[in-house]
Amino acid sequence: MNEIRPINWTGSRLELLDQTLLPHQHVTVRITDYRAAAAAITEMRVRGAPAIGVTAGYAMVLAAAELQSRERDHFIGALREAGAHIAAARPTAVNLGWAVRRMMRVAEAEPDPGSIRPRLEQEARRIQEEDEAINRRIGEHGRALMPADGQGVLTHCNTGALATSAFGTALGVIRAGWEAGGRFKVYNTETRPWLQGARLTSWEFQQLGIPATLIADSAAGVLMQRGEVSCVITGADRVAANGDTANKVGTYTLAVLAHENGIPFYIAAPTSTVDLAIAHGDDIAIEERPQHEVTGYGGTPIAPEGTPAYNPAFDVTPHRYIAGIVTETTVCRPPYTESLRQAVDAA
Ligand SMILES: CSC[C@@H](O)[C@@H](O)C(=O)COP(=O)(O)O
Repeated sequence: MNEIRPINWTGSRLELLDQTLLPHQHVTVRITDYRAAAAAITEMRVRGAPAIGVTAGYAMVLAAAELQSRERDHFIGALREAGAHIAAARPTAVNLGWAVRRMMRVAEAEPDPGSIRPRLEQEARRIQEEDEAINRRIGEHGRALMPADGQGVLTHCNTGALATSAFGTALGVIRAGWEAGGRFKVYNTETRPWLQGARLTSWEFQQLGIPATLIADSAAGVLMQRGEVSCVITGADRVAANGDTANKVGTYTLAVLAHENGIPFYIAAPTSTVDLAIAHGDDIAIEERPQHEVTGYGGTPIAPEGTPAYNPAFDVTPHRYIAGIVTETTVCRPPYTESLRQAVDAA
C-alpha cells in the first residue's frame, strides 16, 4: 500500500489533496501564495490539527518568497503580519499558531535576510518530517490500549494520514494495533455535519485493509449498550494544561456515553497539541462554521430553506472523562496537570 500523504512541497509550490472532494474525486490543489494556503485551511481543503500546522509552515515559506526583496526589519515585520493572517485561518487547533510561532523564531534568529527563506523551507520540511515520526511513536505507545481480538474500538472524525503529514494519531493507534496483529473490530462515526468519518476515515481504513464499520453519530449509544465497544479513541485540536480537550464536535457526547457505559475513553495527540498556556477547556476558542454545512450537504439543501442552524465545529471534553492521553513521549494519565507537563518536557 502507498502511504497517504495529503501535503506535498515541491520546492516552490504547496500541493494539497483536496479533502472537500474525497473520497470520490482525487484533486490536487496547487498553491503558490500564502493567502491561498490560509484560505485552503479555512475552507478545509486541508484539515486536522497536525496537517494545518504543517500547511502553516509552508505558507510561511510562500510568504517569505513573496517578501524576499525587502530590508530585514521590514521583512520580519511583513512576515509577522503574514503569520498573523495564516494563524487566523481557524481558531481552535493550537498547531496552527504553534507552527507560525516556530517559523517566526527561525526567521528572527537569521541575521542575513537572503537566508531567511531557505532556512524557513528547511524548518517547514522538518515540521512535516517530525510529524510523521511523532505519529508513529504515538502509535507505538497507544497500541497496547487497543481491545482484545473480537472486541470493538470506536473512533470519531478523521485522525488518519489525511489529518496529519502521514500515519495519523488516533487512527494511527488503531493502525499500529492492527499491524501488531490485533484483530479487534473497528467502528467509526460518520461525523456530521462535514462527514470526516464517512468520507475520509472510511476511505483510509479501506486503503489500509482494516475492516471498519461506519455508524451514524447517533448510533454510538446503542452500540455501547450492546457491549460492542471496549474503548473509544479520538484525536485532539487543543489539550489544556488540566487535560480538558477540544476535538471535533460530538467527542464530548462520546466521552459521556463511554463514561455511562464504563468504557475507557482515550485521546491521541502530539505534544504540539498540548497548550500549557491554557489552564482549562473553558478558555479554548471554539470555531463556529457556516450554517449551510448543517442545513445542506455538498450544495444540496436538506432542511427547509430559511432554517437557522448552529454549527460549532468542536466541543470540549472535561478531563474527568479521559482515561489517558497518548502522546509521542508517553501515555499521560490523571492528574494531567503533572503528566502533560512531563510529556511536553520530554518531547
Ligand atoms: C489528528 S487530527 C485531530 C483533530 O484535528 C481531529 O480529530 C479533528 O477534530 C479535525 O477537525 P477538522 O474540523 O476536520 O479539522
